[in-house]
Amino acid sequence: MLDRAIFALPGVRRVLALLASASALQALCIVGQAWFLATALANLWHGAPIPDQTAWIALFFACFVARQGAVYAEDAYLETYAYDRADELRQELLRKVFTTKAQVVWDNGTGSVAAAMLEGVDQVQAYFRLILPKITSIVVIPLIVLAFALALDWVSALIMFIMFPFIVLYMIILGRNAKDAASRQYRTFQVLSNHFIDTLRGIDTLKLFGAGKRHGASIFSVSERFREATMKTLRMATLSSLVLDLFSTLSIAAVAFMLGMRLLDGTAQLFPALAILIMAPEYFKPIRSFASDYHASLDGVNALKSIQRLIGAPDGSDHSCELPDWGATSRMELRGVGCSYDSHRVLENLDFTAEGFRKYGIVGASGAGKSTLVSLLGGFLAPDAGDIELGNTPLPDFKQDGWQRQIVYIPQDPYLFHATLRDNIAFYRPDASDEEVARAIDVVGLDDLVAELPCGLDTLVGEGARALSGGQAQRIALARAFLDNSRRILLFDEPTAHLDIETEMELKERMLPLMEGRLVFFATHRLHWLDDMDEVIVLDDGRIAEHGPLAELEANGGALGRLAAQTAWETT
Ligand SMILES: Nc1ncnc2c1ncn2[C@@H]1O[C@H](COP(=O)(O)OP(=O)(O)OP(=O)(O)O)[C@@H](O)[C@H]1O
Repeated sequence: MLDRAIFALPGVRRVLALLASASALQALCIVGQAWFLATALANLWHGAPIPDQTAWIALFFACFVARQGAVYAEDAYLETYAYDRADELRQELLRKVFTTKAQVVWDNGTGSVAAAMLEGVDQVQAYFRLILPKITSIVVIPLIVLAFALALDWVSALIMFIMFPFIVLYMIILGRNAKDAASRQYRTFQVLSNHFIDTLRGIDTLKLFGAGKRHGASIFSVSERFREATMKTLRMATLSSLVLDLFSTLSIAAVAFMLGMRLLDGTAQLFPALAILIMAPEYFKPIRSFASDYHASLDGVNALKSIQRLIGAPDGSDHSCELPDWGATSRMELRGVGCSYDSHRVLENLDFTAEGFRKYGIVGASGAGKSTLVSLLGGFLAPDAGDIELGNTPLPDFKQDGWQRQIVYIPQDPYLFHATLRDNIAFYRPDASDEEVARAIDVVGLDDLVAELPCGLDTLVGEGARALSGGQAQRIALARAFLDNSRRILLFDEPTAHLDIETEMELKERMLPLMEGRLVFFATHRLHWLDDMDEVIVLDDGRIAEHGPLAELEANGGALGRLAAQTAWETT
């Protein structure tokens, strides 16, 4: 139930000190309540008049009110503290997703990361709120109550003292099993989350191929596994708290029985007996409430572990390298660079140099590693072998802020945010003026689209709004690149793969001028682009098969020639 990470939370020592004070105040109020009520009852038993007991009863109520006040203040303070810590975790996780360029999402699954960020953080918040007061109350309250019980009647105090470790021991044994069950439950929850997101994303494909029913059965079986794991954990949690309740009730009964016997044979007095009888349930209460919240806390522990694992995932570099702006004389060199997905080696021993504002075409058969190379150059992936040098600066990878603020990445399916067309175009330059946006629209040929949209540039596009065609999305991506003239490195990953040849040719005319004065890497299956590239890199199974100007490679009749001869190769 208790994760050591909780002691590393910012300001936790101060919080624990405050909570310990609140627990001490509650314990003193418990003792006060027992003491004053027992005094009043014992006096009445000995025949004192009722009005004479008013002061004791008033003191009893004063203790009651003070105790409730302490609980309320404790809850209110913890609510804010837990909220702030949970908010920080969420921010940190978000930062991690952005700084690792979503690698953490790739590695763990969208559903799992989204579940950690939403439900997981809420569970952690509930966990902080539950666990922190319990840490202090389980130590402070029994100690203070026991000290007063000892002063009143050492026999009862001894019974209370002996029973306590038994309950703790039993709780530890049960806790171990419950912890394993809760970890299994959390893992099935992550699988369910990934499955759910995956289904939502693939819903069109499922419908299209009439596989909805079959997939429904798979959703059912994943949900069933989660239900079974949840029920098992709940069963264990309910049973363990029932048994613990039984233990503590038996302990109270033992104290009451011994007191009753000693009252009967006259070896105990009424006042201490009554006071101890009132205090005994309160002595065991913190450990009972610890047990009853055990299950909810385990959810929080698992969520906290999962979030910390995500936050602690390596991101390959410190991103802090200051890099000069790319210019006509800039140079970068890759030597023996390799890259893997898990243990699957995808790029191997890459050696090449890129200079100034040259244009490099990247070609290769499907699966040769073109997209992986573009991802590597964009800093979305880190190499696991070789050296990279930018000018004279060695870099561990391209995940550098100084590099990334210089690139424009244009993939096959550019992502359109759920925002206005204007905001989507001004993605890299939110401060762009209307004139600049209008010029970018004109250059990439988006005028017709803007004219037909109901609210023009202010029309919402992207998911859940006006859908756009692949060609229109590509034009928006190009407009983004055109608008930010300061970004001198263009990375294209098969940007025209989904477009018909007419649209591609029209876009090509608009794209070529955009490439002037920029370093360009252009991964493509379409040979005609190579005529406009300064050099061609031919990839074959993750290695550079050949590299050089197009005319040279054509004259060699090597890897490029073989690639061109393949039937799937488009030579249009
Ligand atoms: N995220 C990933 N995790 C694991 N393996 C991957 C991942 N992305 C790509 N791969 C694998 O890496 C290899 C190279 O893929 P890549 O997408 O770079 O090739 P490509 O040349 O761009 O292919 P295509 O022309 O079909 O897009 C393939 O074997 C692919 O299965």
